[in-house]
Amino acid sequence: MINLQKILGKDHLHHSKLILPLLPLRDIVVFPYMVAPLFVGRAKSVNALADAMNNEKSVFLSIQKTAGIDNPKEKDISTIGTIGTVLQLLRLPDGTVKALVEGKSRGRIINFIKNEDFFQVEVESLQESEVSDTESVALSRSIVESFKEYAKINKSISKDLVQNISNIEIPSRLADTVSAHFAFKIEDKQKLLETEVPNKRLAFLLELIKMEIEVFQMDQKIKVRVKDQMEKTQKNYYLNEQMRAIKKEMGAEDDAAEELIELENQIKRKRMPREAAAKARQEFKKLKQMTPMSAEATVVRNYIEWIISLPWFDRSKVRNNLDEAEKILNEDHYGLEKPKERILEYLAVQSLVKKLRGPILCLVGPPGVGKTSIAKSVARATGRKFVRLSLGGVRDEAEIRGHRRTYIGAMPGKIIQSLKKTGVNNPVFCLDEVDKMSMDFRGDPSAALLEVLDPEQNYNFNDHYMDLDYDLSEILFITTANTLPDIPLPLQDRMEIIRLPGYTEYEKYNIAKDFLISKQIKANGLKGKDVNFSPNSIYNIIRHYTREAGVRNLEREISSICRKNAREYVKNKEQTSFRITEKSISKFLGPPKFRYGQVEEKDQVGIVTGLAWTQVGGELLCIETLTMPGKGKLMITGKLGDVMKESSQAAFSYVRSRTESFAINPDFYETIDIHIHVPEGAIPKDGPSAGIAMCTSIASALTHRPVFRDLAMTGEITLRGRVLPIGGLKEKILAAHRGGIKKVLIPKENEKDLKDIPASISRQVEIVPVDHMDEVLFHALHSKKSIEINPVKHDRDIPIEIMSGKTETPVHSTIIN
Ligand SMILES: Nc1ncnc2c1ncn2[C@@H]1O[C@H](COP(=O)(O)OP(=O)(O)OP(=O)(O)O)[C@@H](O)[C@H]1O
Repeated sequence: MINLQKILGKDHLHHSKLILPLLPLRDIVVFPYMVAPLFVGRAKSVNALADAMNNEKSVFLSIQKTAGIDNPKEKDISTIGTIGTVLQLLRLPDGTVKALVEGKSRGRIINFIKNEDFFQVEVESLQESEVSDTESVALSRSIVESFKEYAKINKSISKDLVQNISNIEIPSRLADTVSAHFAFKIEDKQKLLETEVPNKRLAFLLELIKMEIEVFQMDQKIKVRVKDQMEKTQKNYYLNEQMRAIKKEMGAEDDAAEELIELENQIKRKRMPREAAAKARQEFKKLKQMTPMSAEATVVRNYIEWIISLPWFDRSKVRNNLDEAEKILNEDHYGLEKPKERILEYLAVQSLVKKLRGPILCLVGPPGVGKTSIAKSVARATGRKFVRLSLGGVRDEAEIRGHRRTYIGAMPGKIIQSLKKTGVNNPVFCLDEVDKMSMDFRGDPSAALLEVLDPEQNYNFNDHYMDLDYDLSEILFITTANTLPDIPLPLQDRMEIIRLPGYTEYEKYNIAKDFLISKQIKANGLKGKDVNFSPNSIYNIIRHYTREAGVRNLEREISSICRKNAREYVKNKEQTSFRITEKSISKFLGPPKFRYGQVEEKDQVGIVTGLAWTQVGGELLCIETLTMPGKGKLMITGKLGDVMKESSQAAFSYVRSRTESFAINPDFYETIDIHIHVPEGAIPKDGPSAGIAMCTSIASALTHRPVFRDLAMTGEITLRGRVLPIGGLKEKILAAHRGGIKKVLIPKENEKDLKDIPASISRQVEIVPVDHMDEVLFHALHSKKSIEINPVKHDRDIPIEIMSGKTETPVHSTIIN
């Protein structure tokens, strides 16, 4: 054997050859200057160590290319390895050996020597120069710095080691020593060993260290995070357990658990769409993991309860018997032929096509004409349940569609709430007062309503709170409104409008006789008693105690009479018969509230009765004109809108242009002022349809020819005196009839609307279609001048309360054209 001392000493032979026993390593690379304990079990390896002990303790340490092979061949051993010395050998009781080896220098196998007992190789020692250049110095410094940095974060590295490493001056040696202290991958370590050029080795090492630092840092971060998480979960678990223990002591545990079981059963039992069921189960799973009393659990529980309480598939059996439906509609309501007819058509189509994707019905009319109650009747006629939602004043989209569940106190919208209340998915859903919705920064409720009412979309209505599609297409929607123009156009577009224009006196009488009286008798506990309203008493109430298009006040007055009789009865049980006569009405209801009959006591100069259309039906509108000495000023008062003012100016211009034919002094406007006033000055009025009335009033004032008191008129006027058509004719004529007017002038073009006027009215009121202002004046004015030349004198005689008490509530009185 060659003297190893000689090689490892400072001899400058770079490539000396040695024969050494080989110890194949599985999972460790031993670097020069590194001391490592090895556990050796394989017989050949043990023998190799034994041989080493006999021969200056030298051994060649090289790694197997594949760790798993037990009996490696030559090809399985890496050629580059480390020549080392065995420092210590310890035989363990199980026959294996623990050896402490120290690396000395690199070596390369040049030959495998045949030996049956152990591996033996011929090795050339690769000595390295200890000289350092600038590059290696720089790299060495970086490595020391990086090592220090690593030591800072990895507390297992001792300060002494850091010190030792900083003291190493020879770059190649530094590389080997540092390499030994890192847990690099085995392939990287072997590569470090195999890199013979020191600078290259240093560079590669530096790269590996940097990477290691990064990985280590990341590793630390993850560990901290996991630890935090673990601590939190453990804390929660601990607290929950504690809470449970406390509750158990107090006996609440069982209740909560029972509630959960009940809820789960409900989810299982409830018939609902797959999507809803999945959501309910998923939320239930969450709920189970929550502390039962927590706020969060309440939110989740509420949501689940909403899901299971909705009528997803529950429905009432719909009756499609048209005769039966007609009977019920007639049973509940007098008259209303057109709406009833339309409703029956609607039901007929529905029975044929099963699912009606047709337009929604919209009943438009003044208050108290039975819009809501006819919708209720439809429900009864078809065997559906009835639900009503008033949209008056709704200004927030969320009221229709709900708030998202993320908001505190969130709830589903009113549609879903109402459905839960009815418990079926096919009720008659009455949306009242669609014209009273408003819009503000919280969104536009009418847009949400569009989705509800559109048959193309409403089969998957998505409430924000539920966040599940709900099928609204089984519902029969009926909407109601007082005025058409106030309904947003896109909504109008989706609905079929049915007008309920208001009742005639005769209709009101019949409604009272056949419906309202019996209803109120029952409501006031007088059923079975003999209560009798004479026909004249009913007319008396209608004429002197109500002035309305519908019958709500009439019903209220009847109710008031019944109430008073009930009181009588309670006082004096003997009395069972109550006769209500025309005379006794004032006993119950006080003095008459309204004057019925002639609007004027005598024909007057400058006073004309016009006809207006308002939200509560038609109205009489008094127009007064006075002339006085002045300079041709035209004054217009009575809170008139721009359109109405302009209309009065047009009327004035027309009169001026016709001074000759009216036999008025053509220069009248230079010497007199004209004042047009429309009383009830506090109520805003607008619209062009009072044009001919104002013109007649001016003409009458200027010619001093009185106007017939029992005549009313409506129509727009052009500068040349043509009479243009107006709207709301039926309401206006009903109002004229109510007011005791005998003759009404209407625009010729409105003749086509006369078919809507009940015969009972047209028999009592003469309706005269007119085309031109000349005709109007012909019908309206006396042919002779009034002898009372200056009407101002009579100012005090004019009954100013001509319209007084006309409407008990100051309504927006809009004249439309
Ligand atoms: N044609 C009729 N036959 C029998 N009763 C009627 C008739 N019209 C109205 N009524 C009765 O008048 C009352 C008022 O009707 P309802 O509440 O339906 O009015 P409405 O048109 O919906 O009013 P609003 O626009 O103010 O909601 C109800 O009690 C109703 O039964």
